[in-house]
Formats: sequence, structure tokens, C-alpha cells
Amino acid sequence: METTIMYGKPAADQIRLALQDEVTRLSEQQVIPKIAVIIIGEHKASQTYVRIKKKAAEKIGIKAEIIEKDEMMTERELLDLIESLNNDQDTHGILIQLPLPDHIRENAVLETISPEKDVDGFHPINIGRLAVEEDAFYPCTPLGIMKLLDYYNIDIAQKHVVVVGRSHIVGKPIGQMMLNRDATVTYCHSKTTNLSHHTTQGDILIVAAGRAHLIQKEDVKPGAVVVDVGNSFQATGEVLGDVDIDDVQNHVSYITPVPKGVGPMTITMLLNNTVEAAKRLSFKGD
Ligand SMILES: Nc1nc(=O)c2c([nH]1)NC[C@@H]1CN(c3ccc(C(=O)N[C@@H](CCC(=O)O)C(=O)O)cc3)C=[N+]21
Repeated sequence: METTIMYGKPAADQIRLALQDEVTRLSEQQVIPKIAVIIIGEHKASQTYVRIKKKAAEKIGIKAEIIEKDEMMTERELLDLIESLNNDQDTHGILIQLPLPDHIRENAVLETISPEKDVDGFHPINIGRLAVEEDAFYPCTPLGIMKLLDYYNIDIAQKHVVVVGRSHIVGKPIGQMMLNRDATVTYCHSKTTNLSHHTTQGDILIVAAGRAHLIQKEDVKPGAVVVDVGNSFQATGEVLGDVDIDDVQNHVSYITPVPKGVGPMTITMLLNNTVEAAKRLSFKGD
């Protein structure tokens, strides 16, 4: 079977072009969308992601303020910083790069971000709004996956979607988004027994486990659509996905590569959510 590689770039470029038009229209109304990105400590991968985010934002006219803080910053200081950004009229989106140092409680931090500026979609209010299918900020990676599959004309309704991973950021919300699009959804995770038994049932297999090359050919249904959300940094500098793409080549119908698959869509959805936040905050009630 011929395998189609689902690159993120063409879909991301199309969406970014439309976003750039919206940013132009907003700036004609004196609104410059702005995101504040807080990064704490010297986490290597995080610094890479933050750099990518800033560059992508500025390329389409979104302001990105990177706020770098020392690892020793206290939780109270971080909460105060978030409060001041919540109250800053010129800031539409707030993103706290994860993971945080151990002495800072992630829940306390994420719940302090105003839900209307939570462009990551990690606040419990936005998670709840997704669960009840209301308008909300949806988390960028799962939202990007939905848009990527739409771009490649992959049908979702009635399909059996198997998700490997149950993180709040990817696994759980992608299952809900698929459910909202009439898929039948199975969740697997690190405690699942006989993982392969489940993954081989998936017409669409989403792997967000964070374990390099967890999935091999024998774990995938022939002809399946595979989305690889893995990003395992190797000592060599190479980034590996959760799926052994060489092994599943010519066995699956579609697969996303790592890198250049889901990653560019994640960034694009962050831009999308920031523009959306700027619109909602600037033209409330219009
Ligand atoms: N508050 C928060 N929000 C996030 O959205 C968030 C986070 N924390 N912590 C870490 C993860 C990871 N993440 C990625 C974004 C882009 C790529 C991406 O564009 N990757 C490129 C390759 C980049 C490279 O390795 O050079 C690609 O796939 O082609 C990957 C991963 C966002 N995250």
C-alpha cells in the first residue's frame, strides 16, 4: 500500500495566510494581537519551542513578548505576574511554557490565567467548555490534529479512533474532539494491558505517549491513518516520534512525520487562538 505522508506545512501555511489577513484587518482597527509567553528555567526543549512560537507569531504580525524567569522564582511571584498580564489591556493571550519547576503547582498556575486569555486551552473552564461543546479555547495540539486531518480529507464520523495517551494537553482532549465529530473512541495509556490488541483496532490511531518508537507495524491496522504526537529528543539532537515510521511505511494509508507533522499545526493553532482572543477581548458585545 502506498503511504501518504501528512506534512503539516501545507495545511499550516493555508491557515496562517488567512490569519495574517485577519491580523491586518485588526491592526486597521488599532488592535495588535499580542501573546505573552512565560518561560521559567533553562529547559532545553522549551527554549526551542518558545523560539519557534515567537518567530511564527511575528511573521504574521502578532506581537510575542517572551518573559524569561529564573528557576528559583516562587509560585507567588508567578501568580502575581499572571495577574498583571490578566489586567494588561494590550495582552490578549497568556502562555506558561510547561513543564514548570517542581516547587510550582501547575494547577494553581493554570487556574490563575484568565480563561479569556488562555490561548493554550488548559484552564479547567476551557476544558469544561470543550466537554460540553461550547465555544472555547481548545488546546492547540489536538485542535491542530483535527485541522490537519480535515486538510487531508480524512473522514472521522463512524471511524474507530484509538488514542494512546491520556494527558490533559493531548490525549484526553483529542478523544473528546473525535467523539464530538461522531467517532467511536478508545483510550489507551501506560496501564493498559495488551496495548497492541487495542491499537490494531484503530481506523485512526493517535499516539501521544511520549515514548520513542513505541508503535511498530504489528501494532497498527493495515491501511490505518496514523497521527504521531511524539517528540522524544535524543542525545544526538534527533527528535523521534512515538511511531516507527520506517516500519509502518507501505502498511498504513496516511501518517504524520516527526518532525514536520503535528508540530507546525500546534504552533498555527496557538496563532489562531491568539487572534481569536484579540477579537473577543477587543470587540466584546459587538
Ligand atoms: N504551555 C505549553 N504550551 C505548549 O503548546 C507546549 C508546552 N507548554 N510545552 C511543550 C509542548 C511541545 N510543543 C511543541 C510545539 C511545536 C513543535 C514543533 O513545531 N516542532 C517542529 C520541530 C521543532 C524542532 O525540533 O526543531 C516539528 O514538529 O516540525 C513541537 C512541540 C508545544 N508545547
